Amino acid sequence: MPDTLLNIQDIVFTYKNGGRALDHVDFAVRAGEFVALAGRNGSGKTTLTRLAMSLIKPAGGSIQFAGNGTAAMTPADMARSIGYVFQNPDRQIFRETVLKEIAYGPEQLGFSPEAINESVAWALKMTGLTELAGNFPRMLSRGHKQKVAIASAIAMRPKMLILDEPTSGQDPWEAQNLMELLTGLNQQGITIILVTHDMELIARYAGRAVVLNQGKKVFDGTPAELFDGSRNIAAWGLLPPAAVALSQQLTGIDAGNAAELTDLLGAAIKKGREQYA
Ligand SMILES: Nc1ncnc2c1ncn2[C@@H]1O[C@H](COP(=O)(O)OP(=O)(O)OP(=O)(O)O)[C@@H](O)[C@H]1O
Repeated sequence: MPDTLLNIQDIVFTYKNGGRALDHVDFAVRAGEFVALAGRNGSGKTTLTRLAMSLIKPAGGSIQFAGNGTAAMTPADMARSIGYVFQNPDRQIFRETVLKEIAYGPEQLGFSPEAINESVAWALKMTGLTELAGNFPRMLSRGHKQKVAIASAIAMRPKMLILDEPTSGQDPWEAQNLMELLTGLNQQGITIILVTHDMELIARYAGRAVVLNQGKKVFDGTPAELFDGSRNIAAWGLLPPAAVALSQQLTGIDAGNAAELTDLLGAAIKKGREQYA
């Protein structure tokens, strides 16, 4: 695949006191994709993303980013290419203003003062945080803190963003807002890997879903294929989104997510009314 950005090949990883966390996993992500990484607790999702960031090194297999092997790369090297957003934004927020927090990464990477200003202004604008630039980040809402973490990551101009459960603990409005932000970043050319347990989000926003189960890759395809009813996804700890489950009960309605179900049901009701009018 010539446009492969992240290429994880035949990876094996075992924690010192634990069992095999990843068992011969292949995971290639092409530039521009929006990939959801799913699976029950302990299936190996975080381990896979930590390997991608060179935070840990595999016992077997190899990882390339943009065609370059990462075996000798440090997390700081990888941070130039991949922005990593932790589940808990408090883990990565340290400075006294939102602006200083976002500027930290570009400063560490040695950007020029002009490039820092430009990147920070762009990241603030993309995340809708411009008006909060002077605020103390730790006092912000969880949703805003998560956006500060995303702004800090994109200010380093990475090709890829990896987000570990970014919507957990957020209300539905904040979660939707965050997903729209990620969609916008993806449209700007940033490749997205989203670790999530939320099947609704996968159905609505991801172009591709990869499922891990007990350290093995068990599915790689579109969300529509994942939820088409032909696989025993319950065995992987997954449930289809409610809208998909409902549409599978309704003859002639084949919806992949809640928005599609709303549209299809609306159209069917309108047609029915017209027929009997
Ligand atoms: N630091 C660690 N030391 C020992 N074992 C670990 C460590 N971190 C994870 N594991 C084990 O490795 C396996 C994979 O864990 P991992 O955190 O990658 O899964 P996950 O899919 O991200 O889970 P979750 O959805 O709960 O975050 C699990 O069996 C877990 O218990």
